[in-house]
Amino acid sequence: MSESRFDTEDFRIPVTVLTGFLGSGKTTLLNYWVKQPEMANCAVLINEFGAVGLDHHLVEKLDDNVVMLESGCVCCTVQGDLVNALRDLFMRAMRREIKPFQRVLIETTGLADPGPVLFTLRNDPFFAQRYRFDGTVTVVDVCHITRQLNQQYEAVKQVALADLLVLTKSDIADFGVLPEVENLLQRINPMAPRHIAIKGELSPAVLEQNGPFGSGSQRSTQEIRKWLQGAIAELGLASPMKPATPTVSPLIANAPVASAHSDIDAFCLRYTKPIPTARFLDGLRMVQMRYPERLLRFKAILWLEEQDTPVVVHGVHDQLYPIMNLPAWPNGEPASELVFIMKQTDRQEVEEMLQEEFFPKYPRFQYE
Ligand SMILES: Nc1nc2c(ncn2[C@@H]2O[C@H](COP(=O)(O)OP(=O)(O)OP(=O)(O)O)[C@@H](O)[C@H]2O)c(=O)[nH]1
Repeated sequence: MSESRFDTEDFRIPVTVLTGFLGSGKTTLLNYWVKQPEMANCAVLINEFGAVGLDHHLVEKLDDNVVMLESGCVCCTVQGDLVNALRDLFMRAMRREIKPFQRVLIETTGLADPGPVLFTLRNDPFFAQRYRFDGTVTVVDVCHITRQLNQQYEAVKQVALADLLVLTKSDIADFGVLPEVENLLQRINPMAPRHIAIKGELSPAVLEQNGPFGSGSQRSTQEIRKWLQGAIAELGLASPMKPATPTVSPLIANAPVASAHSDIDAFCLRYTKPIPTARFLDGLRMVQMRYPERLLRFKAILWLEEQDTPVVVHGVHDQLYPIMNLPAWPNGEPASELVFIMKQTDRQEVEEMLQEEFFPKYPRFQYE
């Protein structure tokens, strides 16, 4: 009896993990991808670090098929949520509550160690029957990756476990930086193909070349650890932080510790009256200047005095990106929400500094 197509083809839904350090350009790439015709039948799961998420307001087009995994990082606290969300999506599509989807993209937090996420995706029985892991895409910010690889172990892991590397922001990088970064990436992960995306523009066709079961996913845990240890020693990259309590390496752990990013804090400041633009810019510049290393990421939806529509602002370390306007308030009511992701920082200090700058109690001294 001849083998039928159904015996050989894998009809499970491919799941791609989109990772990359804070502010590297994951949402920008996702936004570009979901607008492409070949991605019309795609569901998206977004996980953000900390209790406050803004990204789901910034991903356009897909509505019902965008799921937000809140309160925590998918590699630490919300793995159960990830599987539940995938199960829920599947059941909702079966019940025709949402349109059927043929691919899933999971955008992890910028601090996620993809190791435990991949573990969950491969080992959950429900997942394994309906979905197949289709590789990890790691977004790399050319301007900041060298510093991130030196300081943050999460960044090293994200690059090392990638099946595909997408290099962003080469349009604003200094001359000579791109080849240096390419060289570094080649040494950490020589197997992953590299693609350049400017402001997210990269054909989603690269995903077809990525999966199924990309290069990284076929490597054994031991192989990856050995290779990573070699790269860390040779290139002087950031090594794992010493956890407060002894734990298994997240690469092989079934249930990784919730405190993996314990020196990093995400907090949101909310203002319900409009901020004068110049005051906002001064205040933010002050925070950026005071904490150039500790401020890992800043993003905000702003109610600015001079603007009729909400404004979106992004920052990575001391770099600030051009503002964008949103057509309407995501929650219906005008308010500013500023999200800071910082390392070893007193959030009250930042809050007081900004309060004083945005809404000073006393008018400033004016020179004649
Ligand atoms: N000039 C330039 N800016 C870019 C590029 N890619 C992304 N950006 C900008 O970088 C900023 C951060 O991009 P996001 O897509 O929000 O980054 P992210 O990785 O989703 O951030 P987190 O979710 O906080 O980790 C935004 O202002 C983007 O417009 C690029 O290739 N060139």
